[in-house]
Amino acid sequence: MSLSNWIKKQIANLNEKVNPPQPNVYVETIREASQEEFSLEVEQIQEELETDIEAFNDDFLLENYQSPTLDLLEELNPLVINRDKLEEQKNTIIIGLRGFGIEISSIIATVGPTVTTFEITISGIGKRVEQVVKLSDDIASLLYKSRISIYSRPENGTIALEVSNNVNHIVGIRESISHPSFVESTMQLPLALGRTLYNEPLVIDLASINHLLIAGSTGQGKSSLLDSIILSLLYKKHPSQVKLILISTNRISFSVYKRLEKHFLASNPSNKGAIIVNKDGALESLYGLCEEMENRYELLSLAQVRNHSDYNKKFLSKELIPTKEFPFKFLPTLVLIIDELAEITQFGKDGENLLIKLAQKSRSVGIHLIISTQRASDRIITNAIKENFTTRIGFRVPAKSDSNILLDNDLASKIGRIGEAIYQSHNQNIKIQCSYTTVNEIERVVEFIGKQDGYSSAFELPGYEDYGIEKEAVDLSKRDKMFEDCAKMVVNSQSGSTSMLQRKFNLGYNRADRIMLQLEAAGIVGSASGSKPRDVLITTEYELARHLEELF
Ligand SMILES: Nc1ncnc2c1ncn2[C@@H]1O[C@H](COP(=O)(O)OP(=O)(O)OP(=O)(O)O)[C@@H](O)[C@H]1O
Repeated sequence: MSLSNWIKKQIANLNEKVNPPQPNVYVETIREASQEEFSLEVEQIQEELETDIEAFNDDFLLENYQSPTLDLLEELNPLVINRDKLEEQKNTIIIGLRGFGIEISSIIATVGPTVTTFEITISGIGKRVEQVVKLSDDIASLLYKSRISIYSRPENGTIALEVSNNVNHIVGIRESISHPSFVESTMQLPLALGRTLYNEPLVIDLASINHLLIAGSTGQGKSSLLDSIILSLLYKKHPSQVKLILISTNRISFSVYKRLEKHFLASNPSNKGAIIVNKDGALESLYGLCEEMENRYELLSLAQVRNHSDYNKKFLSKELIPTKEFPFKFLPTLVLIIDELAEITQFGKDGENLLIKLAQKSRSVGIHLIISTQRASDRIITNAIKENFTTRIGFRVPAKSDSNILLDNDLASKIGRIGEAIYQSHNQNIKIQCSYTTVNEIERVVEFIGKQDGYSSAFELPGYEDYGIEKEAVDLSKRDKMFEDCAKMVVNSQSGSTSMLQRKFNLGYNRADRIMLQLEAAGIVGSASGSKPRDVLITTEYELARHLEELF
């Protein structure tokens, strides 16, 4: 009889006879905040601001503004605990270890969203965690699992056995943001990231971590986490307090937030919509934010305060009266969210340098950066990025080396489930199951906010010109040699699409983009409008030939 079969038999025999220590089961009942508690929050903000109404334009308070209600979010199945199963697993561990000569004096089971952790204390001295780790395959087989993780928790003097649950519990955004830890939070910018494997809610303050870097392979839950972060801010803040700059240059992932333009979004002068979907707009936003940052430093210095929150407090208490010489104004917190960092680093050093400059200096002026990437490579997550983004979230990555680039350890390569991630801050690694937000939920929240009265436009950032650089002028005397072929193609297809030029003529993005700018300068296509193809201003090849003859 094999050893594990022997142990199984022993367990069957002994299960009734022995009376092992009862597990202390830690299961938190999920308490939801009431609708009233939520409404109270916004009323308080409005009241706070109202005391100083004269300091603002009339519409500043959006007096009738209501923050989104809980019922817009889906109520998912609660975490289900099978106590009989838990008891069985606990006995299996106790008796299984005894079979290998290891007695334990206590066992505490914590049921988390996706795993149950059995924290054990070994009786006597001399038994070390390595001895238990060596038994992980045997214990896994006794528990009918393909694998379990075993590690020491020196802070508690215990050993933790992590056993996957039969059913994974999805941590819905409603569960996260209705938890008292979020509702009652006094943090400046609380983000409801999800739950730890010990089932504790993880709420962090973006204002104190400053910036956040998120990475992980495709389909692991990065976008959903970004959505949960955005919803955290929408539920907790008033439109006057926070403005988001959303950049997604190769996908449409943020387009659902378009309706928030007049409430929560910031934009730059040359961008048509408030969601930034093209390369030029992205670069302009970075320049614009740098300019905004410098302007804010000047205001802080005029106000003789050291940080953004002191400045706003002083402004709200009417200690800073705006004049021509001292153009004091309320400064909303700006949160830049980039859904693919690689799209920014494609601008060469410009993109990265601007990001680093912002990351280094923007913290005290109320500007925070959240950047995400699928590519955990050292070309994208450079040392300079790492130095400035010390709080990171790692979803599953394919190799240990990728995990090392992101976290300086291999933990992200060991993640097994979608939505699971390592939250790393101050050299601490916490495994979490991230809050999950669906598109339907976002649509409902956005609709709820978007249909209310908003400001006349998005919050406008400074543009290129304010930063003191001109957009590069297009020199039509140096036309690309594919210029004419491309002109014919866009006229015949009546579509001013850069990606079509790339495909048809096998061109790289930069070259196709340059040709498109030349076509614009030659009056053949209209100006860029988000991710949509440009309008074609000429209808036939004959007309094109005449137009080009006249031009050149
Ligand atoms: N926290 C979560 N809990 C459970 N399931 C999740 C969670 N997050 C995401 N998922 C599931 O995984 C799918 C992919 O998630 P998501 O689009 O967020 O991944 P991604 O990392 O952004 O991928 P990509 O990089 O390709 O955009 C979702 O459609 C959803 O079904």
